[in-house]
Amino acid sequence: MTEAVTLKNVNVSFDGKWVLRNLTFSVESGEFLGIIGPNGSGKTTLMRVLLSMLKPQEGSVDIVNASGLGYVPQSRHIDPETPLSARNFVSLGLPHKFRPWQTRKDRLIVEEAMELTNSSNYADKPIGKLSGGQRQRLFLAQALVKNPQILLLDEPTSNLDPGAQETIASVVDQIRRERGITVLFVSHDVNLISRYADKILYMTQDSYAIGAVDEIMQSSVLSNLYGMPVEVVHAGSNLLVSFANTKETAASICVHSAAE
Ligand SMILES: Nc1ncnc2c1ncn2[C@@H]1O[C@H](COP(=O)(O)OP(=O)(O)OP(=O)(O)O)[C@@H](O)[C@H]1O
Repeated sequence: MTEAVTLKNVNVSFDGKWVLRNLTFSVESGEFLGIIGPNGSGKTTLMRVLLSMLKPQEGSVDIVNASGLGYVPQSRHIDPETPLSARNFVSLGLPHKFRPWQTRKDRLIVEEAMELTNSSNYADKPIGKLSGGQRQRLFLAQALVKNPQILLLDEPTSNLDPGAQETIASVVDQIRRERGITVLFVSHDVNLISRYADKILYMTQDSYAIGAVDEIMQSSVLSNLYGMPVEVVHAGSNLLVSFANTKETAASICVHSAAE
């Protein structure tokens, strides 16, 4: 296995406050890395570093074939009156952008990406009239037309219902297996991530841990990361994470996903 992404001692601070502190990890080619952590723990900052949108103050970032990065952002607001068709929206991801004189090959690439993401049946619909889940599949298709070797996804399932979340994650995993691409997938849903990820990078404001799902999703590891007692409970096939020292016990139990 070769390493597709390697970070060594990456440090990023904003206004004197460290957001990424001595972050060191690598992702092997073809691997699925799930990235989870509370709000403000630096997940999007890490994505921006990987996309070369942000230069760390210290440390090194090595990406094999950086031109082969594909990126799927968090769901964004799209004006309901946007007339652009789903197909043309996906075409915007082509390396030379959408042009009226697209070649037959371009059109085939777009059709293939839409088939892979199960979005062909609304290819001619205006993007403004589509649901959040339908749009997220188009963002994924738009990233795929670049034929990425590494796919970065920043909470691509936020605001989607559990069924739509599962669809996005399983399509990503299927494409990874078929094309052998490397996936870095940010999500707040540890159960969703656990079903697909080879490894988890769990980030908190002060620390991080990386390893296999079973190694990371342990009470001792999360307690260490959060600096307070945290209990990881197995409930059937799901994990529940309970922050023991909060005042309201019921509210402290955080179910990361609905049942499968
Ligand atoms: N350009 C910036 N200038 C100043 N502070 C920033 C900037 N970008 C991010 N931050 C701060 O860095 C911290 C990490 O932000 P980041 O968006 O990476 O977190 P996150 O883990 O993606 O959070 P969320 O789960 O809410 O999306 C936050 O405290 C944020 O306010």
